[in-house]
Amino acid sequence: MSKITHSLNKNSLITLAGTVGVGKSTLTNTLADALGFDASFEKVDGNPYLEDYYSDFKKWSFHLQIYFLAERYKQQKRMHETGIGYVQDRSIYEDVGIFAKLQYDNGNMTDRDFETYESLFEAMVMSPYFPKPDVLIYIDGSLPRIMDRIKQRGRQMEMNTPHSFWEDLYFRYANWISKFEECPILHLDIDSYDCHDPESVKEIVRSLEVLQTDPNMKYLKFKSNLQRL
Ligand SMILES: Nc1ncnc2c1ncn2[C@@H]1O[C@H](COP(=O)(O)OP(=O)(O)O)[C@@H](O)[C@H]1O
Ligand SMILES: Nc1ncnc2c1ncn2[C@H]1C[C@H](O)[C@@H](COP(=O)(O)O)O1
Repeated sequence: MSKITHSLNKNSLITLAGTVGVGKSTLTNTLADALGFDASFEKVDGNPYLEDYYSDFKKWSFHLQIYFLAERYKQQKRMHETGIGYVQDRSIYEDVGIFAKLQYDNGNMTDRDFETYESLFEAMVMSPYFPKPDVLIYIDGSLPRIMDRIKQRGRQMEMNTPHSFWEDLYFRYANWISKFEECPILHLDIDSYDCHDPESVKEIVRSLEVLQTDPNMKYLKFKSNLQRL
């Protein structure tokens, strides 16, 4: 994707949120290229707990959450120190508000572990390394379409995970975003944009500009020109 002229602040933080497989990493790459920002990813390869976690949630949930929190802290510190614009693949709010909570609610994290995890999270977000994003892009779509993408990507550990887990995650996301108030939201449906179409990416960038410049604008549901016709 070639660069797009835009008026976003040079040190903006645009964070992508959405359930597993919905298309965050793909859009992170596209937008970072288009905006001339750096992309910051959640690393899956090399995660020492992820496969074990998918095979035994009860045994590994706490370990995995602590690992993700530590990685996120390092990621945020790096971003803060460079002082440039970033597109970030997934927010810390999802770790605690969705993933850790899901496992706690399902009996896979004890009260003690969940409280320890939450207090670590609270201490971290109070540090200067955790500015609120300028805009959170929430990617959404139908569960069957998202399941197709998980299958198409082909991470074995995810494909072996029961459908009920993905369903639980999916509905938790819908509930979480309806209450999210940390920063303005751009709500994208996977059928409303095309990462390979420069016009579509331009329209997303224009929506980001609106959300960054208008202090009254807290939520925008993205509609492309194609949808408006
Ligand atoms: N806009 C898109 N159109 C078609 N396929 C997509 C699109 N975005 C992502 N995909 C595909 O869906 C799968 C999951 O995408 P990915 O970006 O890895 O999701 P996430 O980071 O949210 O888990 C990948 O196989 C990717 O190629
Ligand atoms: N905080 C998390 N807890 C459990 N699992 C998590 C967490 N953050 C990410 N994950 C998992 C979900 C996926 O299997 C991979 C990567 O997520 P993706 O949405 O594909 O970027 O890690």
